[in-house]
Amino acid sequence: DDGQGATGEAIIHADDHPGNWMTYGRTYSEQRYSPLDQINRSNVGNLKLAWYLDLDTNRGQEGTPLVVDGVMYATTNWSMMKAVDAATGKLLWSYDPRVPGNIADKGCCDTVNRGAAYWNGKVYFGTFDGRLIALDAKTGKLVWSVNTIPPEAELGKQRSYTVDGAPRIAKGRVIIGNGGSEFGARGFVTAFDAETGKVDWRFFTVPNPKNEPDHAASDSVLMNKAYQTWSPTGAWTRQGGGGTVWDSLVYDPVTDLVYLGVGNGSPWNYKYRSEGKGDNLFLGSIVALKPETGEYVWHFQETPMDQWDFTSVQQIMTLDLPINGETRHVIVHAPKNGFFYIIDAKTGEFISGKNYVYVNWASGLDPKTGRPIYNPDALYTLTGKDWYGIPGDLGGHNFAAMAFSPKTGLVYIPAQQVPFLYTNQVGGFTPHPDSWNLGLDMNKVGIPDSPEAKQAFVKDLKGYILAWDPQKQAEAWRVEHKGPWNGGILATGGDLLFQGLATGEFHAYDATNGTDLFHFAADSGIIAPPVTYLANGKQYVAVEVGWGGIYPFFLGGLARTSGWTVNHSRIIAFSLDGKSGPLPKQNDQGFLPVKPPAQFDSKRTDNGYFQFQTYCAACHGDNAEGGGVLPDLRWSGSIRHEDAFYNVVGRGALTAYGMDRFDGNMNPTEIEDIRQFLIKRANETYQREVDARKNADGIPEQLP
Ligand SMILES: O=C(O)c1cc(C(=O)O)c2c(n1)C(=O)C(=O)c1cc(C(=O)O)[nH]c1-2
Ligand SMILES: [Ca+2]
Repeated sequence: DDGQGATGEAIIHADDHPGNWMTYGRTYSEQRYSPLDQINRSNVGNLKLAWYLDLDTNRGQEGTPLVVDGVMYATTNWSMMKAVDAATGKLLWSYDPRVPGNIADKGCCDTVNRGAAYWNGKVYFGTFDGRLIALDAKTGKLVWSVNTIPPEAELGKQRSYTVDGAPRIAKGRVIIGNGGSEFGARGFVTAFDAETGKVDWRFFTVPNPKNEPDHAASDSVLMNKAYQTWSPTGAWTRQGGGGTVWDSLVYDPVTDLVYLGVGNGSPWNYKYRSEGKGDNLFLGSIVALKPETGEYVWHFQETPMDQWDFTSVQQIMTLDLPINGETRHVIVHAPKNGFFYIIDAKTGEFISGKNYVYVNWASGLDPKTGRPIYNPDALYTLTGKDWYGIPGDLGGHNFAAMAFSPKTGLVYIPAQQVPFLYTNQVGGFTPHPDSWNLGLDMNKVGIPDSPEAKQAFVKDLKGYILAWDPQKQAEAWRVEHKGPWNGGILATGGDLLFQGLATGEFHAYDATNGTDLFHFAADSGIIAPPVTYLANGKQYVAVEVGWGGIYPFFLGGLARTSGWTVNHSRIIAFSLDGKSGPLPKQNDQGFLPVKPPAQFDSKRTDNGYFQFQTYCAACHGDNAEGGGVLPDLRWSGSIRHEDAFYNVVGRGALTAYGMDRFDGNMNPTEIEDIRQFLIKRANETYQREVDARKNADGIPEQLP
């Protein structure tokens, strides 16, 4: 017995059951390539909507649905799970773990969920409040539920832990990480017994602040190798250091290793975090572990001295690649930092690396070690000067999955360019509870604040499919999109690529050259990756629809340049003989501008701006311009009266909807300052927004 069990064997031999999609990336290699070819280049133009299912939450939908024997298991925003007849879209059962609404602001990036795992008749998924849940796949009944956040561990003062990534299963162990490094967190992953939910092992990705054992699988490597790469007295010892494994963690049956994609530093500011000293292992690294014990095997650090939110959590894909005449089993990786890495999957040896997007923080990688050759100006925490970085904190590629086609030999990356202005927090590091704690100046938070600089910033925004040749380490071709933050990519045996876009369109492209072969108006922005499967022998392509995630939250009004949609979240599925026609017409106006109160106290608006940028901007948009997912506060009824506003912001009248109370963070005067600032912003922008509604795309001509 190799410990795989029937489900493990079925995933390893996924191509023997091409009608299923049994694990997050379809196979353990996470190539997101399906051999199905009923739908192909010659007939995809006839693709039609087969069914759709409206979701009960209109926020970002990032899930990869699983399909096992004709049943689809989809997770949605707010960590809910739906089982659906994959042929008809009929809801079979749904499960709501009732995540408390006030948890939303404990995570940086929308209450998203990226998917489930399937094993031995059970489905597993994480919840935003930190649980891992196992359900009976047939009935949706709870089998077990555990808190993944160990109450006894050294986790950093803020203890901001959220789970939104998809669990993976290796040899009967369900493995899950978490997010939180923007607030204050110490990253770790835990392996649970799939049958019982009992903890099997745990691995911390950054050292214990006192260099003491955690009684975890990571103890010896952290104490012998990692601790020496941090300053003993930096802010990390209080904040947690970061390194959250919030997206990719993969089991590779070829090497029999589990790979962790490790996230950014906490706080971001390297000078504050580690006194500007050391590489800070295992931030920005891939770490390989043994699946049975969690024992460390190797690591490769892509971003030493992280200070840019350059996570290495992006999708870890394995493939067999001819290199210098020899086929090697490698990891290919396109992390946020903008370099495409090829790493030996067994040993972690760096084989090659090349920037896959424009980068200005490093001139290249050392050809022997793979270590970045830094642009000294990019080390802004050491220079003390602002840095306009490309990629910025959202990366050249984020959570949206890439795909590989063995037929073309190309990797298809949902690539993007989103700059970020890094500005040091002055006067030392001051953390706040329930707020981003980056060690950066929150008055700026990444977007330049002069109109000219903002216009330049908007011109710098890009989104495209990058077809990348990993053998040549070079671009083959690209398909330009309207802007950044488009969905993940699926490649198929029909020589097709499928991708949903921020514009609300769903497309099929020719995998050999990018020719656009099919598009469908899905009405709402798409950020999730499509899947394909068979039901009753017929091929379907399905995707979750729903605009959200960090981009529209954080960029706010500027995110509209990717496409302006109103969020009607759904699952949509296509087939060649689909009969569901176009989607029903719904409100496509969104949050309409409402004439604001004329008066505000201009002595209070500067402090209101500071409080807003510290506590509100990350969800309600930079400088109070909403990104279309959550209420645009400029037009909110609650800004019309001091008490009404305090009831929501101070006392938590809307906690059930995800709006936490902030009376523990701000006093009533500070909260009222925010209201004054919002009224000011509403007056400044009202006419511009009214006029914009008359434009075809609804976007103001002069955005900032
Ligand atoms: O450092 C972290 O712990 C952490 C967590 C998450 C998350 O859990 O979603 C994101 C990020 N960082 C992040 O840097 C990021 O760009 C991001 C985008 C998204 C998203 O779902 O839209 N999540 C996250
Ligand atoms: Ca992060």
